Amino acid sequence: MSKVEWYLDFVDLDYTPGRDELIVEYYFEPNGVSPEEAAGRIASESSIGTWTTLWKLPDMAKRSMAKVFSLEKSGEGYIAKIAYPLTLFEEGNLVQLFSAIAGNIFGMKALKNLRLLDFHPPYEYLRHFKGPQYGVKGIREFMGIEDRPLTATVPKPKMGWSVDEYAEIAYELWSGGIDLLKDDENFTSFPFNRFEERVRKLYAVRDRVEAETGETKEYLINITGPAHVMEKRAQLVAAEGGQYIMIDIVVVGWSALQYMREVAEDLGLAIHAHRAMHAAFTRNPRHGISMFVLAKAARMVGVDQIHTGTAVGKMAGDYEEVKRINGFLLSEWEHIKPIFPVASGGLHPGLMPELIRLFGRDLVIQVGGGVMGHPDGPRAGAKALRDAIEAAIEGVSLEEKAKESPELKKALEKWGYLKPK
Ligand SMILES: O=C(O)[C@@](O)(COP(=O)(O)O)[C@H](O)[C@H](O)COP(=O)(O)O
Ligand SMILES: [Mg+2]
Repeated sequence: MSKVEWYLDFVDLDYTPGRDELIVEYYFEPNGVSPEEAAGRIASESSIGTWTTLWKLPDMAKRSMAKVFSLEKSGEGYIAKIAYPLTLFEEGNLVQLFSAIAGNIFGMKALKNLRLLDFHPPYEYLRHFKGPQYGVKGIREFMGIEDRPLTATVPKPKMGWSVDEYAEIAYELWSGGIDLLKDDENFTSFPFNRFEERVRKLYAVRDRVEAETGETKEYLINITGPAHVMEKRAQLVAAEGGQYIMIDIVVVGWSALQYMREVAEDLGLAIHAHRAMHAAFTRNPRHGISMFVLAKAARMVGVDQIHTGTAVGKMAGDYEEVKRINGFLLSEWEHIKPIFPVASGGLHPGLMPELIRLFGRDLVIQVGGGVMGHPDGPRAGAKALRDAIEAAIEGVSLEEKAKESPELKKALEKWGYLKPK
């Protein structure tokens, strides 16, 4: 009787991958098959194979077979390393890459759990991606901020302000010391606050505050929407002299993000990447796609800063995970510039010393409720945040700094060193 299955043809634990192969690391738990059989399925179904032997294999398919070259026990499951020939991948098409290495395999009966942990593109693949336009260095240059963290604030609540109210709050926040005003992830354009009117009014306020303070101010304006709408909004921002666009990169998808990276290049705009919806697939340590993969792919496409977590605030993500992601984003990677990690979620002045001790100064620190919840309002909240960061950098205690900053004193009275859950 002829052979029915060929999954084990994709397993060779003596194989040494070539320099021109893309390596992927998966965690998996087999479901009723051997670990080799399960790993073979991952390699087969994410490259050229299927459940049964085939009439004929063209040469290109044979040359494009992925190979499991390492298999190790890990907790309740296994970690497999798989080598993928580059013949499998279209140059510069990240969407297609994810269709392969993050596609059907998550739905296979033979796997109880599967998690994409990391991928290692060789230079021959990486060279087709531009990476960020600005990155850490470019952003520090256009913001005129040499080594302290950048501050950002969302004028909470998430929505409900009219454009004029929003502009007034922006004036207070920027004047109080915030560098970047930020829209919330679900705040785009509504009858009570239209994007077009907001663009016109907010950049006028920005220019006024820059003239009054001598500091550069910017706006992480949320353009998230259908691709053609995002393009139009980016053009409006550029026309008004904006320097940044914000995109909820997970919900728009890699296709729209790759498209907007080109648009941003033409318009000279930096991209702030919000990751709303990421936790739907990054949070379960035994299944899904790691935040490390998401951040790596986003850097490759070319966002200039991306949310990565705080370890001390309200969102999930422990210190080890955040530290590893931030370390990678700030490291050298061929021609792909280092980008800013964004720490956000449940932060307030009391947490600044610990946050900066844990993650350093190359950070964008977004504090929404921790500024907008200040008893004396947005400007005082902004000042308290800047003073807390200054104290952390100077190495003085917040109590000491609060002696010269009534705003910080009030913030400490309200939140102390609380770690929100
Ligand atoms: O809506 C919010 O919750 C925030 O605006 C934070 O507000 P607060 O400063 O008021 O908490 C951010 O969207 C989250 O930080 C996103 O999570 P992450 O950064 O983990 O992607
Ligand atoms: Mg938000």
